[in-house]
Amino acid sequence: MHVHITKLADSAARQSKYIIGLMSGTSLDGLDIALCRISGHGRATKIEVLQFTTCDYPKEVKDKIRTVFAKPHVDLAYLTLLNGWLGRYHGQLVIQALTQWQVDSKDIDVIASHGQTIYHCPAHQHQYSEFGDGTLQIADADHIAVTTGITTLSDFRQKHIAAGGEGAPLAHYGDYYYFSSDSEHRILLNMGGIANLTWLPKGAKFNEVVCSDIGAGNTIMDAYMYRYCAQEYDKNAQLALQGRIHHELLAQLMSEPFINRLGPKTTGPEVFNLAMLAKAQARSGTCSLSHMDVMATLNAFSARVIAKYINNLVEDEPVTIYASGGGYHNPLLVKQIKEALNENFVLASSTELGIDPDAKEAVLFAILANEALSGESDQVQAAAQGKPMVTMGKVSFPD
Ligand SMILES: Nc1ncnc2c1ncn2[C@@H]1O[C@H](COP(=O)(O)OP(=O)(O)OP(=O)(O)O)[C@@H](O)[C@H]1O
Ligand SMILES: CC(=O)N[C@H]1[C@@H]2OC[C@@H](O2)[C@@H](O)[C@@H]1O[C@H](C)C(=O)O
Repeated sequence: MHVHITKLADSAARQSKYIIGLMSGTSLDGLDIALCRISGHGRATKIEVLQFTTCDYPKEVKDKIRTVFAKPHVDLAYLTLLNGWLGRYHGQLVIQALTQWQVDSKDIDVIASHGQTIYHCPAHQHQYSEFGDGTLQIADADHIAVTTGITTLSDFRQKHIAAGGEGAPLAHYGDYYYFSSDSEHRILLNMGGIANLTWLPKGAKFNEVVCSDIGAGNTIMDAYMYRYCAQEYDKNAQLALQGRIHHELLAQLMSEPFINRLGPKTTGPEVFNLAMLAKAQARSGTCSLSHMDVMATLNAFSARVIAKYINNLVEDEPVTIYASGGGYHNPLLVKQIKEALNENFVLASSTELGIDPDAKEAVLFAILANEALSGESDQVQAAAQGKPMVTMGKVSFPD
């Protein structure tokens, strides 16, 4: 047997594993690296996040990704080259983090790499009726494995699509395994570029969990700040706080068909972008609105869409919402969500469940890798419509 297969089998059999989760999300802000010690599997999963860092992308890296990100037409040579380059770059960032943490790469069982989503294309979002759902993540894991010397699991979304899902949100799995409770109704709300949530009624089985994208989190706000204000994002909502919500523009934004589509559903910056905003501005006659009023309106848009989705999930029962993602640092967004939520919801942070809100998505991929190695195959029988119970992740060996 190949030595790497033996090593992987040893890791899989071990009660406790060291797994590095890597996430580079739709905000293109950087690479999240979470070093986790994970034991058990399924609902018995236990996690300690031993180290966490976000390696901010320098401008030239963001620009490289932006060249191909969420665009219907790209230079294929550029995309092909970026795929391997970004894998090697992620690998170097992992080595840098391990050096800083004084952790030997030999002690790591596997890396779980999400990669960089370049295009997300569920069937409802494209016009090619002969194809179903599709999604593309780059930063090839063979390059990560060779650069780091660590076996790497990657490309988690394709198996989900192959087995009948939309390729997202994969939070369904980790949120159910790690965060579900028999005594409390919970919602795990992630406010990244795109906002998504997992609704975990107390004592729910996998099939009773609802996990869905909601709509724009920060993505349109970030794109607007980058294009018109030469900033990456509206830090602490400084600009939005100075503006006024334009209600006609807000109503036009709220009329985007995805928002009124029944969940579970997935989307991306392919829909929630500056072109969508421009159309809504044209329809509402608000093309010359000031930057601060546009930002105030976009902030209200994200908050209302999130609160509307949550309010429709359950009426009277008390529910605690555990928030994560960069949007949780946006005070205006959080304030407006709180104001728009029905009284039965309490908004807290995922910190209260032991996970740093910025680390949560990287940890989710570490959990998926743990399941791929040590999950139980009889769970495969428990498939839910559109939420296949399959192992996800492809294996790349370092040599
Ligand atoms: N202090 C802050 N004030 C306002 N917004 C903030 C602040 N800190 C972070 N953000 C927002 O959070 C974003 C990053 O969020 P995050 O890293 O969760 O997104 P992501 O993981 O890339 O997205 P996704 O989950 O959709 O893939 C930033 O681009 C910014 O919009
Ligand atoms: C295709 C893709 O990368 N989707 C991301 C994105 O970012 C948030 C939302 O849109 C979610 O559906 C997903 O990520 C999380 C980690 C998920 O799959 O659960």
